[in-house]
Order: sequence, then structure tokens, then C-alpha cells
Amino acid sequence: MKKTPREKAVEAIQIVVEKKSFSNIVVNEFIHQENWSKEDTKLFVNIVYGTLDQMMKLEGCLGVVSKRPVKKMQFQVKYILLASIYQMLNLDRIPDFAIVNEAVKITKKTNPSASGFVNGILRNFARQKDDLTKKMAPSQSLESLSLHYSYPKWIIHEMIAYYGHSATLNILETNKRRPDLFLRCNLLKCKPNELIHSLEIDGIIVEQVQWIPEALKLIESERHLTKSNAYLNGWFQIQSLGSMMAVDMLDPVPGEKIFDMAAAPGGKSIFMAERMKNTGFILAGDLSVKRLNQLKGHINRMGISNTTTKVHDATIVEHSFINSFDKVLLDAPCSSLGMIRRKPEIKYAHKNKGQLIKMSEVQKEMLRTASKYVKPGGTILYSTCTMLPYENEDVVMEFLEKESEFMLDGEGMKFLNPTIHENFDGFYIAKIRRVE
Ligand SMILES: C[S@@+](CC[C@H](N)C(=O)[O-])C[C@H]1O[C@@H](n2cnc3c(N)ncnc32)[C@H](O)[C@@H]1O
Repeated sequence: MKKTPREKAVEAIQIVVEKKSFSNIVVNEFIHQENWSKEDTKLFVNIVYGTLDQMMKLEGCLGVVSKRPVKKMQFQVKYILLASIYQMLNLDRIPDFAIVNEAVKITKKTNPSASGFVNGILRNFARQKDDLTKKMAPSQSLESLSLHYSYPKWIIHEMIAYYGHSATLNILETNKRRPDLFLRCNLLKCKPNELIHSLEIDGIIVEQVQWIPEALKLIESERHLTKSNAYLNGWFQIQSLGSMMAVDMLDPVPGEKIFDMAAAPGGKSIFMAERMKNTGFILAGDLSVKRLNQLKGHINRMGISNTTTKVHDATIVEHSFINSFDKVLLDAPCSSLGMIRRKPEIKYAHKNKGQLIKMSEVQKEMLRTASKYVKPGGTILYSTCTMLPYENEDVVMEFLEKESEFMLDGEGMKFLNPTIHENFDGFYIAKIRRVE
């Protein structure tokens, strides 16, 4: 029998948590495989992202209503319970009894002996829900904010230290909302109005974004984007505005030789190739073979002919590359704290500030390596999708203090913050020039 969106949502949550997969990728793959109605797709997406986003709070609720410790629960049963508690707390239009019945049905299919347990826990939760919600209302304390917003205490502590209390609350509130999706029109294959028309025929409505000619915002869609003719023909790629802005700032032009040092899955490499009108040369390097294979798929689909991929470790100097690139893009691996709206599981991926500092050591190494590859007079663009200073300005400022041949160029550093810059994720960009 065909699985319901709720059942698939529990499966997706389990994959994200247990296999450490990214939720946006898992969600897209699931939707791509199904032929759900718009309503069913919305419900599936809401349950997956919402449950992941509120995981700590939901586990707290579950811990209160269950005698069995949450850590000792069988995984699948635990995720059925968490997804159901999420729905009971957040989906006003679905009565609690319907959510409980559905949870029991799913459990009977997968873990028949646990169905009584699931039924008992969820009925118990339904009785205590209002009291628990009142108790969890946020106060000023770190403990209460951590539970209410489902963030490890150390992240909130770091954010308050950097942004202040009220700006941090703004960020935490903004991160609860689902972000819009953006596409980049492949000007090598079509014009934005042709893309808009083609998508419309497939039931997908988009509108142009003002400041970047290739950017389009998804308004409504009857069909999954990757099933549209325009996608299959390579007319667009899904990409965040911050990523587009990074390439826009680097300003690749036809004929240049550019090294993208951490390139996969390739959104920025391919945008650069488009801006370069498929001329010059892009070397797209990455440590991950799997992610480079995704990049190769996009290269083929989008008709890119000036880009070569290479398995490459950006922390190790390749002597044949020294002084040989006009521009180097270092879109560094980072903690991704600016992407929490798109991948809520990121909140729980790092255990403490020490892990960010460790990551920043790798980023510093990569930036030192990048500086060897760029020609005199050339440009390095360093970017991350994170929002704390350790992996951003600290990395760049330490580099600039040590390397007198390099300086911030033009717009210098950009700090994108979703509470200030509408439609952007948390993103950091630094444009660095090597003197002639
Ligand atoms: C932020 S992602 C890059 C996204 C990519 N620039 C894009 O726009 O699609 C960071 C990438 O760094 C890669 N990476 C991690 N460690 C690396 C290393 N030592 N050398 C090269 N790439 C590395 C990861 O595999 C990941 O693909």
C-alpha cells in the first residue's frame, strides 16, 4: 500500500538524523519520487522541517510524558512520536485524535508491538499539552531560550555575545520561518522571460528579482521544480541569493582563468561559467568525489564547456598552480549556521565553539593556499554560509595582517543577515586583491 505523506515524513526525519543527510536534499528526493498533491507535499515538508527545527523542544515534551527515557526508545518509534507531537503543537487544523490515530496506524505497520505505547504517550501528551506549552514560554534565560527555540545553549550564547540580545531573538524568530526558493536562469540557454514562460506551462510561477538579472523567486508551484522541462533542459539551477551575490562580487568575465577551490556541487562554478559565456577556463576542485559527480551532472545538464573538475585537497599546495589564476573562489566548508532555515538539523551538528575554531583553522589553511595560486593583481573571493566571526572576519583579518601583498578590494566584506537582508540566508563574503 502507498505510504502517506506523514509516514514518509517520519522516514525522512530518521534519514536526516541517523544518516546525517541534509534535510533539503532528502526532502527534494522524496518529493521528486512521489506524485503528491500540493496539499500533501506541503504537509510532508512542514512535518519534516518543523520536527527537525523543534527537535530539542519536542524531545523535552516527550521526556515529560514518557516514563521510558527518550534515549532508550527504538528510533522509528521515537521519530513517530516526535513528528506527532510536532503536529499536535503546530497544526491547528488537524485534531489531536486524528494525529494520534495516524501515528498508531504507522506504528502498527512498522513496529506493531509498540502501537499501544505510542497511543498511550500521545494521549497523555494531548492531555498535558496546554500546561507544557505555558511552561515552555520563553523568558530571558539561556536555558529557556534554548528549549523554546531548540538550539544548543552554546550557539545562543555565542550569538548574544556577537549580535546582542534583541538581534539574536530576531535571528532565532526568522530562522523558524521557511525561506523562499530562488532560481538562477542559465543565460547560455535562454532568457529570463523564456524561462518564466516555460515554467508557467509546467504550473510553476516565478518572478524576477531586481538586483541580479539571472535571479528568479519561486512564487507558486504545482509540480516539483526538478520535474519541469526547463530544469531537464538545463535552463536553470536552484541557488540562494547569497551564492549568486558571491559570484557577482567576484565578477568573472570572459576569457579569465579561475580556480574554484571547494566547488561541489557546483552552483557557483556554473554561474561563473555562464557569466564567462563558456570561454576561458574554470578548474572546479573538491575533496568529495560524490559531490564532484553531482557537479559533473549539472555541468552536462547546463551545457557548460569551459569547466574541468578535479579531486583536490584545498589545504595542500599544488606547486603547478602557483601564480597561475586570475581569480580564486574559496567557498569554504563551514559550520553553515546561516542555513538553519533551509537545514534545521545544522543546529545540532556542532557540539561547541571549539568545533568552529577547529574549522576556522582549516579555513585559514585554505586561504593561505588560495593566496599562492592567484596572480599578482588577481582576486580571491572568500565566502561562507555562517554567521559567527570565527569562520568569517577572524579568518580574513588574520590573513590580511600576515600577508602584506593582499588587501580588501572594492566592497570589501559583506555580512548578509536574513533579519536585515530580505530573501538572503546568513552569508559572509570577502573580496581580497593581490597587489600588482
Ligand atoms: C560550501 S561547500 C561548496 C559549495 C559550492 N561552492 C557551490 O556553490 O556549490 C564546501 C565544499 O568544500 C568541500 N571540501 C571540504 N574540505 C575540503 C578540502 N580540504 N579541499 C577541497 N574541498 C573541500 C566539501 O566537499 C564541499 O563540497
